[in-house]
Amino acid sequence: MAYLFGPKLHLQWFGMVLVGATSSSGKGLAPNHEVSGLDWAYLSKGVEIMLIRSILEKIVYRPLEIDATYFLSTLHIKSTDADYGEQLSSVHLQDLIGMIRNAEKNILLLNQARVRALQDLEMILNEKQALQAEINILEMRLAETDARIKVTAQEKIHVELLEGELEKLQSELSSRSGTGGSMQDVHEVVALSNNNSAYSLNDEFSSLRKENKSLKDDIETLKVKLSDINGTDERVLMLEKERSFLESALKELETKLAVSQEDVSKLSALKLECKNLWEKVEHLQALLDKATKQADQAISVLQQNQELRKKVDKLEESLEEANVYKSSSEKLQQYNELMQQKIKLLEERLERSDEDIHSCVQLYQESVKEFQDTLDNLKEESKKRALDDPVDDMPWEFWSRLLLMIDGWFFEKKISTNEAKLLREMVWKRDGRICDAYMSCKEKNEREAIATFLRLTSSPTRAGLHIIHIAAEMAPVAKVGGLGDVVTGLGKALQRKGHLVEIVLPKYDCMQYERIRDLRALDVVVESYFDGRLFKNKVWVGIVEGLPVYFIEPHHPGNFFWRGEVYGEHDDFKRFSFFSRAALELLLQAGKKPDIIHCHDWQTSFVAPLYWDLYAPKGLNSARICFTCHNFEYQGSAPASDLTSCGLDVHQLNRPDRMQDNLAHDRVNPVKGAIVFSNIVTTVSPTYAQEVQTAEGGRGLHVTLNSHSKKFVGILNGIDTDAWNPATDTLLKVQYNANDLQGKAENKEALKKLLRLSSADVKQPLVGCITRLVPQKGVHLIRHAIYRTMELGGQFVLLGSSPVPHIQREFEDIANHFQNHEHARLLLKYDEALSHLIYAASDMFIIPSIFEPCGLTQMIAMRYGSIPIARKTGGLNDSVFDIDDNTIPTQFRNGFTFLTPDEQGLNGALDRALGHYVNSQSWQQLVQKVMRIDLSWDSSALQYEELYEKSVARARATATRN
Ligand SMILES: Nc1ncnc2c1ncn2[C@@H]1O[C@H](COP(=O)(O)OP(=O)(O)O)[C@@H](O)[C@H]1O
Repeated sequence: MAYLFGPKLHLQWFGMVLVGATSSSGKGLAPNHEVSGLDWAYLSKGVEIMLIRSILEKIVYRPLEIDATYFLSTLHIKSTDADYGEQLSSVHLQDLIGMIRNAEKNILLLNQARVRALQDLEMILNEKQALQAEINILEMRLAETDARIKVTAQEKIHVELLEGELEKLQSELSSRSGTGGSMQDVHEVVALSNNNSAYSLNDEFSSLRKENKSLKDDIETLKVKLSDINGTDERVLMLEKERSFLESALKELETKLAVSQEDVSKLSALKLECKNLWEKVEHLQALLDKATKQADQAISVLQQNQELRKKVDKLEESLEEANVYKSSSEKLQQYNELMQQKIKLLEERLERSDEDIHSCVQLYQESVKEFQDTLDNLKEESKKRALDDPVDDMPWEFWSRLLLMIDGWFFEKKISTNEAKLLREMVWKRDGRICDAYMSCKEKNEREAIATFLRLTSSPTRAGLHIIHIAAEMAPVAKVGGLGDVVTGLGKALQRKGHLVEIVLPKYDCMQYERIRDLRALDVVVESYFDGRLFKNKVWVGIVEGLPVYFIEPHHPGNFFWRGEVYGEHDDFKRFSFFSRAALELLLQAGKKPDIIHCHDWQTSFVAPLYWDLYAPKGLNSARICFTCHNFEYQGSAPASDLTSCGLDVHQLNRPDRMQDNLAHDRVNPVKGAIVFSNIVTTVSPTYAQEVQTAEGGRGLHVTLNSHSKKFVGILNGIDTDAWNPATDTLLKVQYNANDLQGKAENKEALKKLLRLSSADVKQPLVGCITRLVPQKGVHLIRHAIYRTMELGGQFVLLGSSPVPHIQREFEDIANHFQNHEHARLLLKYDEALSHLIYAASDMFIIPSIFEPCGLTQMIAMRYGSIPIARKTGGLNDSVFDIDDNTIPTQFRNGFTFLTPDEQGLNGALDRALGHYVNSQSWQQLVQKVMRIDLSWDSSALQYEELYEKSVARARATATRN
């Protein structure tokens, strides 16, 4: 029966646990032991219980033991010497790491066990259903047979009656004996026919009886089975209970794991702090000992002094007595003189000891003061450290170089004594801001560098800004494209610079909830206006990548963010204008006073007009508005009347100098609205900022951008170098870095194997491409690149998907064509994990965009040592510089570029790249060089910071003037 097969398939796996779990009693089963059907039900249950026990023993009790050790060791560290504390800390660290590994393994085991238990459960239920159906059929047949038995019984009675009658007739006939041979014949015929029908009925009757009996037997067997199944029901119930118990244990473990991970990172910082504190405590102890000794001395001198005073008193008494006898005796006079001398001597000693006491007391007081000062300093230092952690991960050579640089500027009279002093102090403290300043000045000349450094001295204790991003995307929880990466990357970089950064997002149903930490709903409802009435919004909070995030869940019948998609819905204008207003309402009702509200793309561009028209007058008036357009192709324009829903005044706003679309006057353009109503407008690269101010690139907004050009600037995005780091990337087969490229080759091999590409030639170049397949990305050039690469002897891997049906179809055809090809593979899907492996495995990366606001893929590719082949447009033009371009300083050259967006243009770059690849030594040097380029958010974040600060300063200056 099917029931037996499922559990038997797991026997091998369970068997392993069985052996471990039962070996102590000597009754262990070999992994492949065959179990009969009936035994199995009991056996598998026993196995499951043992399995659960063994897992729980491993995962639930072990961490508790370790926690106790940790607790003891922490106590010990506090009460014994520093070395011992350090030793225990490192033991504890190892314990924690071991514990985390154990917990992770156990979680995996638990999940596997849970999945299997669920599969068994499902199979049992199916079997139960099938059996129930069989029982039903048999019961029906039983009822039928019963009915037939009844009919047969009636027929039998009828036959008996007939037999009775026959007997009667026979006796009548015999009584009429001799009445003629013909009657006798008739009688025999009738008797014969009656006998025949009786026999046949009897046969049928007995066969029915047999059938009836066998059916009854069947029913009995089925009943037994049913009772088995009832037993199984109980087992199912028990299993479900165990499952829920396991789930709660798993949850508990997961929270413990998270806490442990935090502990591990805190521990190393704590260890260092603990060591410093011990040194200071020792110093304090020495001071205290010294002070105590001095106090003891002072007390003993005081006692001596008191004794002396008593002696003096006695002598004075004797002197008085002697004076009485002075006149009477010469001897007494001499004695008196002697006594006088003694008194003088004693008084001198008394004076000296008074001085001693005084100096001892003074010393004691000084020691106490020194002790107090050190204690205060310590407190102050620890307070400061809590606010402004020093940068610990830079080598000492870095700080020394900085000190020498500052000294150089001072000696050359480029900075004043005081400025040099302040900068040196920052270096001593390993202040993060001076480190950031240095990083941002790498590319600058000395004059600019000095100016950047001096800005630090003019506001050495400046407080950070309060910045709130309102956005439709945030990586990794709700990422569609580059916008999500920017919100997280910029947010994290600004947070590192000491600013308070918060994010407001819609609460989508399709978010990666497992990447949000501590998600919880607040016990509050924020009501916001839409379409003439108020709607409630549930507010959730959680932490994403270390950033605090507010998630808004509207209670609107339109289920705005419950669509399984972030964008692409027919009512996007409604959905996001609703969200923009609800986000501002949240800030108002939470009483927040941000310095900057930063909104992104058309979806949250409504924030700018809503802020100045409705929310600044309501009291949310501390902020400057920054708007970043990540792609001017998407402007969200809509019929003007749609604007009224979110409460904006369409008559005021549908004007050429405000929100009216430049190309259709009956429509409003949210991006234009944000350009007009924001204090700072940015886009994602300097070249793209120039392009969109031209008629060709501006998509109707170049006029507006030109008239607001003073507040418009292009800042090149960075990438999250923690998330994109080949040295730590766990999604790779092998991690690697610029100094050790062996891992890169191993990832290439692994990808080829995974995609069934030929591995015959290790020197064959692999070209990668990861992209949304939309016209902007130059899809016809991507298609051409696939064929051209193979013509030139290379291999090609494409990972991409398209929201445009005809492009998706076209690429599906190409994918099918190459599905078994040994040199090309097309994967038409979104796959974050696979993207990491492709970046690592590829030698070159192609980005032939028609236009590209910034582009992240070329930067990620460089970080993974894949050389970009890119069209010179937008952000690609600001980040990829041709190897063969002599107008560019050699140190900046990092890839292959082309200008004309056609096949010849692309060939020019692709052919050169494959040509260079042949020289493996110079190619390796190029790979190492691009991997070392700083692509982090640090310098871009610094530019945003400067923009924010200038804008805030201007606002404050205006406010004080008024
Ligand atoms: N099919 C895909 N699978 C996985 N990641 C993808 C895919 N397509 C694009 N990406 C990722 O999306 C981001 C694209 O950012 P960007 O280059 O700015 O282009 P976009 O115009 O799509 O924002 C990169 O992080 C890239 O790795």
